[in-house]
Amino acid sequence: MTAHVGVFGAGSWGTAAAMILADAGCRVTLWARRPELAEAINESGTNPDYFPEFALPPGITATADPAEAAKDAEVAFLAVTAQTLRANLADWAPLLPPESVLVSLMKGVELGTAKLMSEVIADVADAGPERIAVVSGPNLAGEIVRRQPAASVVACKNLAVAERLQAACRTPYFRPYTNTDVIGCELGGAVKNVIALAVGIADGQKLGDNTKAALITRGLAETTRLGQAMGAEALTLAGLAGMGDLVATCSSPLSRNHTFGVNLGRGRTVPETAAITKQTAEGVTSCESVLDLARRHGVDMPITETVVDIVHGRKAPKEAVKELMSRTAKPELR
Ligand SMILES: NC(=O)C1=CN([C@@H]2O[C@H](COP(=O)(O)OP(=O)(O)OC[C@H]3O[C@@H](n4cnc5c(N)ncnc54)[C@H](O)[C@@H]3O)[C@@H](O)[C@H]2O)C=CC1
Ligand SMILES: O=C(CO)COP(=O)(O)O
Repeated sequence: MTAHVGVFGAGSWGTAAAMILADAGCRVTLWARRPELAEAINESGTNPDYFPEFALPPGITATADPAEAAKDAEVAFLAVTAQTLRANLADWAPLLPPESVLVSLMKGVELGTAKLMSEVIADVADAGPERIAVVSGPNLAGEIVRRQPAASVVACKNLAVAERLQAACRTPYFRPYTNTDVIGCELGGAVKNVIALAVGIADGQKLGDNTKAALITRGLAETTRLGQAMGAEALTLAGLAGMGDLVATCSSPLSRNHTFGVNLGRGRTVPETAAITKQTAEGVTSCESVLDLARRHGVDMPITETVVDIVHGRKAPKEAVKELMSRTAKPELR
């Protein structure tokens, strides 16, 4: 496939995704918000702000002009931060060809509306489900740019479109599977960031691997409850976009959500941690919208609720652990 693909967002994941797509044979135009970054990418053949030590493959051209990235793009990969998608896409959508497919790489839920990124895309770009897709899975950008083997999920309600995208981003080190369960894939990606914060908070208190395993497993249980209430398949959440991403994010020192949580667990506040880490940790913002979503669907998500309370300074990490442990006894499966 030698499609023209526009990648919108030249941060960590946008850059790594551009690399995958170019390695898979696509012609890629990478949109960067700052003209000086687009220029530096074109001049140096690297992304000096995010991955200065990795040469980008030929086939990637950077631009700060969204019209250039959108021109004749069969596919647009969207890789900005979740809360900025709506405003950005309102500018980009009119520039894209009417038949182009819009792919979300983001793992967040919109504040206020509690909408998933695919729903924001549907709202703003007025696109039908056959034009909206999601790529989600255990894909830490820092490993992808090293071309370390990874698997992922390409989800679209239209299987033929998912298969076309699968072919567009398949490389010897990146193995995408198809799925038609868009909601399940997106939810897996968004909620695992919240659970990774919880695991980080526990790790910051040196609570041990039993605690970590409990949080990951019960985190998956609450993600699955919400997913099923929203019409997702439980098996999607047991797959790469659910369990797979949870394992990677909750155990990797490369995870920004996990690292953010470690800092909170050590007693730092959110502003203190944000000042140190200076990186996007989607779970910090999206935990509140995930909880909002859970309440709208009448689903109990105790770990998410606890993370929201800690992030908003309403609960200290130590007290939160005690509270989680003293919840009423329950059957494991329900
Ligand atoms: N980094 C990773 O390993 C992965 C990240 N993701 C998801 O990808 C999304 C993007 O994250 P990263 O690239 O990692 O973050 P990043 O912090 O590395 O980059 C964020 C990008 O968004 C842009 N941006 C921020 N605010 C903006 C605004 N108001 N208007 C336009 N552009 C804006 C930045 O300029 C930058 O290009 C997140 O939802 C994240 O959860 C998903 C899989 C892997
Ligand atoms: O989504 C990711 C890996 O799949 C990246 O996780 P962080 O945003 O926590 O770094």
